[in-house]
Amino acid sequence: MVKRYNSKKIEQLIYNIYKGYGFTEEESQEVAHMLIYTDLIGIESHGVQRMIMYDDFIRNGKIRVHNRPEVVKETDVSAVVDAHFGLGQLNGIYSMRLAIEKAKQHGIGIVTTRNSGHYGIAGYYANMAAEEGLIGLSSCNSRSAMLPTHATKALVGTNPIAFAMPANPNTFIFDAATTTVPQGKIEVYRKLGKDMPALWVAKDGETPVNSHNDTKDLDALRDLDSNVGLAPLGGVTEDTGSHKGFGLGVIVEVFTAILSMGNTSNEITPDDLSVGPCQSFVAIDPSIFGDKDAIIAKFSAYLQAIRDLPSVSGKPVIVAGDKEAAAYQDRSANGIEIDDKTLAEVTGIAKRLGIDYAQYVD
Ligand SMILES: NC(=O)c1ccc[n+]([C@@H]2O[C@H](COP(=O)([O-])OP(=O)(O)OC[C@H]3O[C@@H](n4cnc5c(N)ncnc54)[C@H](O)[C@@H]3O)[C@@H](O)[C@H]2O)c1
Ligand SMILES: O=C(O)C[C@H](O)C(=O)O
Repeated sequence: MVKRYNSKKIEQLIYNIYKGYGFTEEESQEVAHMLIYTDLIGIESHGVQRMIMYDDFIRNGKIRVHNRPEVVKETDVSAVVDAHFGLGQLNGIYSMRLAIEKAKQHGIGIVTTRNSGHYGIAGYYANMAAEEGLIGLSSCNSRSAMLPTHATKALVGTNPIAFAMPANPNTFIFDAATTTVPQGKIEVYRKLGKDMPALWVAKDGETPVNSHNDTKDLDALRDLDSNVGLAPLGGVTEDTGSHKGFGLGVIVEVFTAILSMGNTSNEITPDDLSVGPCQSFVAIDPSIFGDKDAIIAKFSAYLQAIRDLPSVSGKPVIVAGDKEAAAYQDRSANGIEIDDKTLAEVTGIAKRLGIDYAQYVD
């Protein structure tokens, strides 16, 4: 069952939990803001729902509460950051701030970060640049989950690509996994007991796994030696374009793991504490190309022309970022959606940390 909860109260609860782990007040505020923003824009797979995963990582030492990111190589327009297995969200905020600073001074900044932790939604970091009037890009790799075209075993992560650019009335934010869905969405479907569309998960290359009751098959997603994996964007066969999502996923590895000389997706196993995901952060000042306001006005007019297209289904034609802007308005006013299993996980963490959680979830 899914219920709505006051986002401000849940944000306070998250803040208390991260303070309880040992993060500073400022860090706890940043993480709480990042996670609640994810739920406010309607991405239930990667906000509060993921707190149990971070809790496991913090408890088993995969995320190291007291480690901080360090710049290990730098030019005017680029940097390599070693995150030393600190919290992914804090590393992401740090690295994007660095990219933004470089873009403001030199027109462009690109930062690649190794030995990080899972950083949640890529779009949060891309949007940080857009909020400063810049174009932002962010991607990350993750544990292997994607079946390369014709392969029976997964060896590429769900590797999202996020792009944000200021526009009116909404910032254009495209943020998507390079698999048909991310693992987090499957976790949500399993929590809700919902069957999935047939082409999200496959075993032996092409056999669909779509029932939430196929527990063994879905659990095998976490096992690199299994023959179960996620379809790349484009589906599981070359005919439908699987090679395109596969190619995009490998490009993400270049900007994240290869340039930073960190771990590629095939090396990231949840149980190995000495490996971590890699991320990339790009900020570009449109002014290096011309009049920034005119560029944004031209882009906004183009997006509006797309929205104005007639639709066959009766559903409005929208552009990336519109759905999230609408969700933000709705959830800020009416509360974020949390399923009962996730709520139990979060209140369980709070209880263990000695936090009086009842006042936040009434
Ligand atoms: N940290 C990690 O390792 C990791 C890995 C994979 C995914 N993720 C995150 O998971 C989140 C969810 O990913 P997803 O693949 O489920 O994304 P999604 O399918 O929810 O959305 C993808 C994008 O499509 C746009 N969109 C949605 N409907 C549209 C429509 N009708 N017309 C035009 N545009 C539309 C959205 O605005 C969004 O930008 C992302 O934020 C991603 O960064 C994280
Ligand atoms: O779950 C992961 O390891 C990566 C990502 O968050 C996903 O949902 O696919």
